[in-house]
Amino acid sequence: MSTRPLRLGVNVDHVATIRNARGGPRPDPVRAALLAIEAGADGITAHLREDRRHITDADMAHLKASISKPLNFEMAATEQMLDIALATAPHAVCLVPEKRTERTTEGGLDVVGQHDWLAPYADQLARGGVRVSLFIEPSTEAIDAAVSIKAPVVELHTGAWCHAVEVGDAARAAREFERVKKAAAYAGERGLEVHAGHGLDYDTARQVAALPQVTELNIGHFLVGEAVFVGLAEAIRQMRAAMAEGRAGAG
Ligand SMILES: CC(=O)[C@@H](O)[C@H](O)COP(=O)(O)O
Ligand SMILES: NCC(=O)COP(=O)(O)O
Repeated sequence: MSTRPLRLGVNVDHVATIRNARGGPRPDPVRAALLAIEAGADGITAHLREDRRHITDADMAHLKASISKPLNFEMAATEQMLDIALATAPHAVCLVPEKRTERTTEGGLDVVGQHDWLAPYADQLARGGVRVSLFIEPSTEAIDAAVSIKAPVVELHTGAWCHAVEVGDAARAAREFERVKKAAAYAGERGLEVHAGHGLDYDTARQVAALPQVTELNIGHFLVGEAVFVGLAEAIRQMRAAMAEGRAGAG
């Protein structure tokens, strides 16, 4: 398989998390998005959670109005979010599961159980000119359901793998990476555009970049954390270098 370019979407949620800790206007996620683009991001991702714990409706509107690169709007598949997304008209919507009490997105969408809700929902977004992505578990069942829902894109949830790496559980990390690898290959065979994200750092981004079917990584929490030490532009530069290294070994 020829190596396709690998895009980096920078998620600015956690710039808003820091802002909201004080309730004022700083730091501004739109400023972070503009800086991220200048530093080499191919797109900006933001998750408008139902509880608005970080990104707000106004942030989404400002992002859409201000950035020159594609906006990937992450959201739960609710009636309210559908209205906001259609009014915002982002490049893409990534449908994600949400639980009010979770600290972060814990798993992939239940694309099998919610198939009959998600299929017409995705269709409304597509008819509104939005590219639909489904944030799913790296499993064949989820990929088959995504095909049946007619979503052109899936984003494979890398959180379980990254967590295993983070806590040093090498056996679990190897198993989880194998799931991601098999899912990427299967999704590619089924004609889906394959993205990956959640919990990625330089090392895991380098590793997942070697999967030739994966064409976009969405990364936020780690980059915002690294920005404290080296600045956001430098963290993005280092991330791009890690991705390029991994991609060079793709095949
Ligand atoms: C869906 C996803 O993986 C990202 O949106 C990530 O969840 C960052 O946002 P949270 O930290 O709010 O989960
Ligand atoms: N969809 C994943 C994403 O946007 C970023 O996740 P994280 O890097 O903040 O864990």
